[in-house]
Amino acid sequence: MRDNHLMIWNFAKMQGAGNDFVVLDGVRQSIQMTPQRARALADRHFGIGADQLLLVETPSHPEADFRYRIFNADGSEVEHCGNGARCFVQFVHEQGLSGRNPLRAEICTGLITLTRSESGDVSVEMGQTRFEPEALAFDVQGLSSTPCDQDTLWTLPLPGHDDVLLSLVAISNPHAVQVVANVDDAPVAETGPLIESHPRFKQRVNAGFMQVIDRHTINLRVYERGAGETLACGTGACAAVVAGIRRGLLDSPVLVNTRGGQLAVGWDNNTLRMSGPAVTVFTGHVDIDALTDQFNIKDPSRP
Ligand SMILES: N[C@@H](CCC[C@H](N)C(=O)O)C(=O)O
Repeated sequence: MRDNHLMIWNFAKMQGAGNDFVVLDGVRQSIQMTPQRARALADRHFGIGADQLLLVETPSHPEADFRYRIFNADGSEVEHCGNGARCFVQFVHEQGLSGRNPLRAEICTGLITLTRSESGDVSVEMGQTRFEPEALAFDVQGLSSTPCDQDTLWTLPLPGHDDVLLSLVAISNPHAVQVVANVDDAPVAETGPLIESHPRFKQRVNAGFMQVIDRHTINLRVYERGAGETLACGTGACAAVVAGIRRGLLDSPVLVNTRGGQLAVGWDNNTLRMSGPAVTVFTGHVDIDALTDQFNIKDPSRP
């Protein structure tokens, strides 16, 4: 039994290139996020609806302005979120949490730097990139691989489908990127979930489908780990551009066309930058316990 004390959380609903977020201020509010609460908030029928939840907290790192945590719609906490990082900065600015520009945010793998421009667009230095299979908890035992310029392509068999040739990129979070002839015909809904949850990816993976238009332009769709296909994925855009450059197909900077908008990605001297929009759609408040309870009652199939 719960007591009668209401637990009201203020939030902002935001989007960056159509990748949408519930953003919560955990600096001025006491927020205990759980997987169950994250799923209830993100649910598009019984909750507010979002691809991810973003939680802004007081940092533990002495050089950071904030700690920035990310939860997928399925409740899993993850390492990074590019579109979310831009929304996080816009949120901090609009809520008056800090006037600093650039800002430094602590994510679970280190610090990232974020700069807001006059136009409201935000540019993010995305942090470290890694390519070795261990960085993605990818089991390569017995799998075949082919060198491709600076990259290595891994051949992944998929039940009932053709094998796929994947570039592995970790932008703190894991991405498997394949080149397709046309994103509009790509089997994102069919093979995306098979790649995302393939047993060789021990922590699952974000599956990118990239169409190269020219050396500075790609079209991209991403089947996101823990969220399904989203209208845009910022770390996915970065992973695709880095993979394309390593495969000898692209040169920095690259314009990434997603179904929800355009992102610009540059990768020079090992510094990875992404910029794009960050927009508040509305603000509101929610009784988190009531929301979670009705979510559980109305959708008992959920754990
Ligand atoms: N939408 C994001 C990525 C969110 C996390 C991802 N689904 C994961 O599980 O790693 C982005 O804009 O980068």
